[in-house]
Amino acid sequence: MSERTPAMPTDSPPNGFLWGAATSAYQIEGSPLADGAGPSIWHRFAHTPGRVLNDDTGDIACDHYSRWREDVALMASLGLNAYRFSVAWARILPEGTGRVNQAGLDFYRHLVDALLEQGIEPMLTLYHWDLPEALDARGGWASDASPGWFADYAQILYRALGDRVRLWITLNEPWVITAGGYLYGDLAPGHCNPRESAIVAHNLLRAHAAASASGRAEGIERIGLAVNLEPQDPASDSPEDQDAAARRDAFINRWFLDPVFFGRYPAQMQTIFGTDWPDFSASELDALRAPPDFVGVNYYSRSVVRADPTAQPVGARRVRQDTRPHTAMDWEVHPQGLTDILVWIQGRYGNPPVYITENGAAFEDPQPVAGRLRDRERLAYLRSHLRAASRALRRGVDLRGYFAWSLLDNFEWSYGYAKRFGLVRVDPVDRQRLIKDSGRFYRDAIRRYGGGR
Ligand SMILES: CO[C@H](O)c1c[n+]2c([nH]1)[C@H](O)[C@@H](O)[C@H](O)[C@H]2CO
Repeated sequence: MSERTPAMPTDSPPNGFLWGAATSAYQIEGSPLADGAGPSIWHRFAHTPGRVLNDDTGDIACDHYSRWREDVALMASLGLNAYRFSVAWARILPEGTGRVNQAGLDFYRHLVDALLEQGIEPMLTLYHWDLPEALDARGGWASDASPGWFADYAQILYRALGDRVRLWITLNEPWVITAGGYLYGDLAPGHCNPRESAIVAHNLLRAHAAASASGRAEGIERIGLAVNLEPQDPASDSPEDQDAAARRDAFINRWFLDPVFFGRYPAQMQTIFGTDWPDFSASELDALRAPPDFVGVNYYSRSVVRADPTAQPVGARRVRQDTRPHTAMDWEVHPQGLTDILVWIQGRYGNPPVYITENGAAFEDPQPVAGRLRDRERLAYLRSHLRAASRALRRGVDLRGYFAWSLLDNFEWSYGYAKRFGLVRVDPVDRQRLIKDSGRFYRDAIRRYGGGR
C-alpha cells in the first residue's frame, strides 16, 4: 500500500461521521493576556523558571489568536468537517467569576462563525487545563466552590454559543488534571499532595455534573466528557502482575468513568490512596452520576504493567516494550489498544456514543525540503490507528468521529515546543504553516472515506 493510499478498509464510516482535528487554547493561541484576558495557571506555571523545558511559554505559541482565519482556511483545505478546540476561561472571565470580558466572547464567536461558514462542525471543550489564576488563588479545584464557578462559566458560554455549537465537552482529561496538577506535580499548578488530588478529582466530577445540569437547563443536548484511556496489559500471568494491571486500570481508566456512569468509585481507589482517600457519603457518590451524552476518548498508547511496591501510589509500573516502535514521547505504538479500549467502553458502559477526541503522535520531524515534509512515522501511526478505529466500528461500537491530535505543532505543556504532534508544521521562527505528508494523507482519507463537507 503506498503512503498515499488512505487507511480505511472497504467499509466506510457511517454517514455523519466527523473527521476532525483537535487543539487547545493555551497550546495554540498565544496572546494570553490580550484584549482584557486574565492570567491562567499555565501562564504563571510556564513563566516559573524550570517548570517547562527550555523555559518555553505560551506567550506566542502558534499565534492562533491572530491567525485564526488562516487556520480555519487550512482546516477547510484539509477537508475537515469538524474541529475540536477549547475556550480559555480567563478570556471570558478574567477573574474567573463575575465580570464578563466581551472581547473574549467575541473571539470565540468569530471563530465558531468562520467554522460554520466552511461547513466545519465545532466541538467546544470548556476546560482544557487553563484555570484562571484568580481562582487558583481562592483554592482552585481543591475548593468546594469550584463546581459552582465552573457551572457559572459554562452557562455564560452556553448562552453565548449554544445556538451554533452542538457538541460540548465539559472537561478534558480529569485524570491528567488531577494526576499531573496535584499528584505528580509536572503540570500546573504543580502540587504533589495525594489527599488534595482525591478531593480535586471529586470536585472535577461535581463540576462535570453541575455544568451538565446547567447545559440541560439551557437546552444543550450533547454534552460529553473527554477522558484519557490506556489499556493496562499485565506483563505476566502472575497474580501480582494481574492485580497490578487491575489497579492501574481502575486508577487511570475507571476513576472518572465509573462515577459518572455508576455513581461510585472503583473499589481499588481506597487501596491505592489508603488513609488519603476521603470518606465520601452515599449521597456524595450518587451526586456524581452524570452520564455524558457521549464519551470523548483520548487514546495514544497502552501500558504493559508489572507489580512494583516501590512505584507508588498504585504499586505498579510500566514495562517498556523495547522490541516495539515508540513515539518521541516514548509511548509504544499500539493501534490494537484503540480497538480494545473502544470495545471495552461499549461493553462496560452500555455502548454510549463515542468520539475519538484525540489520537496522534510526536516524532522528530525532518526539515521540509522543497515545500514538502515527509513525516513517514506519523503517517504510518495515523493509518494504523484509523484502521483500528474501523475495526471497532465493525464490532458495533457507536463511534461517531475521529479528531487527530493535533492540527498544528503546538505547546506540549512541560515539554514546551520540543515535541511536535501536528499534521501541520508551525515554523518556530515565523509560525508559517506547512501541511506535512501526514496531513496530506489525512486529507486523502477524508476525501475517499469521509462524508465530505
Ligand atoms: C497520555 O496521553 C494523554 O492522553 C494526552 C496526550 N495529550 C493530551 N492528553 C492532552 O489532551 C493534549 O493537550 C496533549 O497535547 C496531548 C499530547 O500529549
